[in-house]
Amino acid sequence: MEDSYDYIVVGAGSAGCALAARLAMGSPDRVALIEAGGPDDHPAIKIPIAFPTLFGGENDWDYRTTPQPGLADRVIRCPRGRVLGGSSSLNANVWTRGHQADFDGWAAKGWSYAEVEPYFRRAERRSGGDASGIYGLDGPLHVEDVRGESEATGAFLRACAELGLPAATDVNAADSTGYARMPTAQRRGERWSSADGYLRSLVHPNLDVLTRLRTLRITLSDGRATGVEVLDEGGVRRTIIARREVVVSAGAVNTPHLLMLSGIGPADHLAEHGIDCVHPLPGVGSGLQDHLFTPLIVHCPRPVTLASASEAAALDAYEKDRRGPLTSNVAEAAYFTASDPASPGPDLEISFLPCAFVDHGVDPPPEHALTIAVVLLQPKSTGRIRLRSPDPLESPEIDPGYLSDPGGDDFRRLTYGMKIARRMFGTAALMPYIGKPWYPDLDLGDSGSVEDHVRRRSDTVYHLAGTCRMGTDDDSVVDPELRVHGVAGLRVVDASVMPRITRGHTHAPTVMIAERAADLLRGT
Ligand SMILES: Cc1cc2nc3c(=O)[nH]c(=O)nc-3n(C[C@H](O)[C@H](O)[C@H](O)COP(=O)(O)OP(=O)(O)OC[C@H]3O[C@@H](n4cnc5c(N)ncnc54)[C@H](O)[C@@H]3O)c2cc1C
Repeated sequence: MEDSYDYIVVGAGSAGCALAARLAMGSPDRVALIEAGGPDDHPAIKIPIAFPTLFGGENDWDYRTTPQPGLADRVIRCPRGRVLGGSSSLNANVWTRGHQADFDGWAAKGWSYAEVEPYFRRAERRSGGDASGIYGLDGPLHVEDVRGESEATGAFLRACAELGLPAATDVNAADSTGYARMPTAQRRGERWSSADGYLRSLVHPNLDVLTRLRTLRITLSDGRATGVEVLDEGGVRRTIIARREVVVSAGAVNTPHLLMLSGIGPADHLAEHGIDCVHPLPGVGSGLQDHLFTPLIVHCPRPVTLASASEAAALDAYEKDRRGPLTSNVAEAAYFTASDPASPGPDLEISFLPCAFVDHGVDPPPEHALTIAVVLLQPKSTGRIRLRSPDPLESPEIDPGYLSDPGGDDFRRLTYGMKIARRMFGTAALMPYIGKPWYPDLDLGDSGSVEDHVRRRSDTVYHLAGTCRMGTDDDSVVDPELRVHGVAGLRVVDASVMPRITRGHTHAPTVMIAERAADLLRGT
């Protein structure tokens, strides 16, 4: 570790790895990538299906939300990667860019779909052919089809066809509407994270990757970010100087937390915690959005689901050539649709998981079962990140405000999606795979029972975003070049800057943000 670098990037996640690597490539600039977690050497990181086994361990920040009134006051588990690769080392491997309307809807200079599409391509290395010409073929991030798809997933796709639903050209086409298989962030049946793609596949003599180093605050002087104060695993604090810029890529929870700890945020909230407000920015931590899902689960009379993943044959198939159910990313296919015909893109994802996905998959039930997860892609409900204390080692308060929109539109759209899910389970294609309902108390014909189910069993899809929103209005936090308003030498580059959560899973768009940020920082 040196005392000073040209650029300091805080957080080696989906965005941080991509940005730091691109900044260091072919440039004389010295770059430090600072990561609170350790190396990504836990064997479960590589095995796609194993991500829930990482929850609560040393690679997870293991957060919890505040009690959620919209979800029967439940506290929701909120995993976040704390390891090289960040949440891309812990996620479900789904690679979806989102819909063109997402980026056009951001209405930020330089971020229209036409302008960001090349950055998706630059990141991607699609294997197995790309007849539609959608993907990049020589980027650092491998994208491939699931190698161990369940037979039931094929039946789900046939069920969609039977219902006359449209097939998507590809889930990553400009218009993602329709049903399709989910491409994954995998290489030959193993997870391929941002760390795999950007830190190991490319060589960067100018990049120092500093693990087990926690950033406590950004140091500021005369309205400029000058560096970061860090804590190493031995308990030693030190300051590292940024000669040019500090970039915060600590994710949608920790980035606003770090800004507030550094005196950048809502002035009255900082005052409550005795933190000097160096630069008032009311929007820091506000606008939190996440994708919420409601499960519909049935038992499956055929032994074709991921419940087989613990059997010897599955382990053998994985050991031998990385095939079989262990390579499943769990969410193998989906139908993207709009509940409102006036919507410019899908607002629901009807996701198919060939297993009983309950309690975050942490203790998978041994029974064969199928889940259709109805995912709310464009929530009206928003929440916020706040300080619990001025102590940087104390977790922030996370309140996603699930189902809190005053008009109740989010709840209505989830129940609309459940009707689609129910029709899917009633098709001839899926019939051979359908056993008795998983939840005996759920009566889909009774609105009270459905409401109770939605509130007691909906859960996060782990896509937190939007807490340091990009824009030019008073409540935005960064400008369209991702510079923190009013503070020189400081940018945010991660899922926090999304003005609106995308209509797909959030890893790919976060990588895209970093790819574009690299050009912005280098002025190219
Ligand atoms: C369990 C789970 C499943 C998911 N499944 C999918 C999926 O299948 N497909 C998909 O597209 N998306 C998925 N997501 C979401 C996606 O992974 C995230 O949106 C994306 O990784 C966010 O990237 P980021 O760079 O903003 O943050 P992160 O990738 O979370 O990176 C932030 C990094 O900053 C580090 N950090 C934080 N604070 C500090 C500090 N103070 N000092 C130093 N380092 C710090 C963290 O340890 C972390 O490494 C999932 C997420 C989770 C948690």
